[in-house]
Amino acid sequence: ACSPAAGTPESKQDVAQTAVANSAGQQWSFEIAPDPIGDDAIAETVETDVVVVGGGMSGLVAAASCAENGLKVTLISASKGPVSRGGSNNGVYSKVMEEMGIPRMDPTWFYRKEYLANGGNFKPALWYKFYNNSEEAINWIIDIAAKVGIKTTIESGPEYREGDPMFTPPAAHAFYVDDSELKGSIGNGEEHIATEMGRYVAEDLGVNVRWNVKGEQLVRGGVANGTEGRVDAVIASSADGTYTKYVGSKAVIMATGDFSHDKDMMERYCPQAVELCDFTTDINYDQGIWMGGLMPGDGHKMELWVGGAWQKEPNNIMLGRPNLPGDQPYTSHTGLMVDNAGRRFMNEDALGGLACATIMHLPEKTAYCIWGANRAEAGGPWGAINYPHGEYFTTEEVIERWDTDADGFGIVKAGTREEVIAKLGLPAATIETVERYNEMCEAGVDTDFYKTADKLIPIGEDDGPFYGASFSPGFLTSLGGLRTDPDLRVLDENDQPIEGLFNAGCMIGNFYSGTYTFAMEGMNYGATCITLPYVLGKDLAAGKLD
Ligand SMILES: Cc1cc2nc3c(=O)[nH]c(=O)nc-3n(C[C@H](O)[C@H](O)[C@H](O)COP(=O)(O)OP(=O)(O)OC[C@H]3O[C@@H](n4cnc5c(N)ncnc54)[C@H](O)[C@@H]3O)c2cc1C
Repeated sequence: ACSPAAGTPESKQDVAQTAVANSAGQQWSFEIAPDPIGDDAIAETVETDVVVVGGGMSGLVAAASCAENGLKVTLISASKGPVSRGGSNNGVYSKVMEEMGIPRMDPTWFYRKEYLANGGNFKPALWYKFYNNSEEAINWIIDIAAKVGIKTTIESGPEYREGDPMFTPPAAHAFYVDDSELKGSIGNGEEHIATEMGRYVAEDLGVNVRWNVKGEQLVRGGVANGTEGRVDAVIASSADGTYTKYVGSKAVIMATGDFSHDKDMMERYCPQAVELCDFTTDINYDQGIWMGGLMPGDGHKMELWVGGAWQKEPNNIMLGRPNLPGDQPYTSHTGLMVDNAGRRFMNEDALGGLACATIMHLPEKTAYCIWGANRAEAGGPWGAINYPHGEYFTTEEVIERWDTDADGFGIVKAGTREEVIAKLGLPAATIETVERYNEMCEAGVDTDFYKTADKLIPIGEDDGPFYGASFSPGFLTSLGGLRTDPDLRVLDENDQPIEGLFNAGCMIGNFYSGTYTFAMEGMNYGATCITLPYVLGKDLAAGKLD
């Protein structure tokens, strides 16, 4: 690996500019194409209409949609089997939402608000393609699941009121098998559907699925790492070291996940999150639920080597943290938070991903939360993380969970506020911040950060017992990559499509920028992994993209 390579004046200049093309000016090691794998090294050639590279949800959906619509498909993946994480899949409307009486997501107000959140740095046509096809796509996968007994529900949301800029419409579809999963773990059920999709494509649809096969180089214009003409194959290595050329005469669909396990790529495109990732561990192509870096960006690199251009806008990062028991799903801790000097630093009433981004600016990237038992009663209703929509914790359950976690699971508990402050390792003067906060709660106006009035719950000396916890952001994934048009074609530096080459999943470029807001829970799985590859398969089969 390298940092910005040789450090020549030329390289500095290039690095300072936005990612320019794959040209002689490349300065990062990941931009430099390796020696092409020659035809003499190829042991086998497999011919199909479509080759899908990557066996996460986006690759599986792309393969299924192409095959259902009559195309001959091969799927190769470096993983040993289907890969999945989390479990929230956004669908703007579905048969499950209808059954649960949940309204269709409003595309006008809501999407305009999200447009503002992205600062306009994305391609709205990708979003509206998602909106307009989401219901069909999510119903399609709900039916695939239902045939083998996998059930679908809608997750609980953060309960912001409609009209609040943080409002999150309930639309995160969660798959589960056993009803016992409904209390506390439905949001982690992606494995159910990923495993079934792996079985479905191979057994029911006859997709040629090859696990433990790693894509190495794309073939463009008949040559590995060529930079002219059509992409029609990928050369991949097997565990025994042999190379196979997988020809996709209609399309090569790249679905290799993110690039957060490549330090150079993170420094180049997500510098704000580098310190949250661990680059010392080996690359794990089977990585499941884990915070700290996932895939090494193989697909992005292969696309750069054949002349693809990186998106112009900053890459989006998905940040999160384990919710404190009883706090709203996907939100920050909405009570009092202070920095390591005991100072308040933000309006705590924010979506979790956004609060994490703010906390990244603190000296230790850690916030400290302080609250009293009175918050259980005054702070509700408590939408429950990983519970179905409409289910709430009772006041007693909230306190029970705080107490359980105070028993060695990260929460501290004490009879006085001063003891909690000491247990959190904060300066004793933090009590002054607590008192000032109480005064503003009393007045009903937060004149420091203007937090929503109903979140101003005092921490008076009689409001105990008292609790405290630290809150540090965790890194989930990088999003985006090579420029991508609304038909998922990868673009070159002149914004022209590279014929035959498509993106799926979190490597789709131009879909987001900045920080993942979580205002559309499960947006990535719902949009880039399910809806858009589902449409791509149909469009390829219909000949719309020839
Ligand atoms: C803890 C956690 C929870 C999350 N929860 C959610 C959630 O609830 N909802 C949501 O929308 N998102 C969630 N995410 C983000 C989630 O990881 C992505 O949305 C999702 O994984 C993207 O799917 P994908 O198919 O694009 O990539 P991946 O799931 O990463 O799949 C990539 C596939 O490509 C394979 N591959 C990689 N390189 C090669 C190569 N060279 N050749 C062949 N195959 C290769 C990999 O082995 C893997 O099979 C979560 C992330 C984390 C870390």
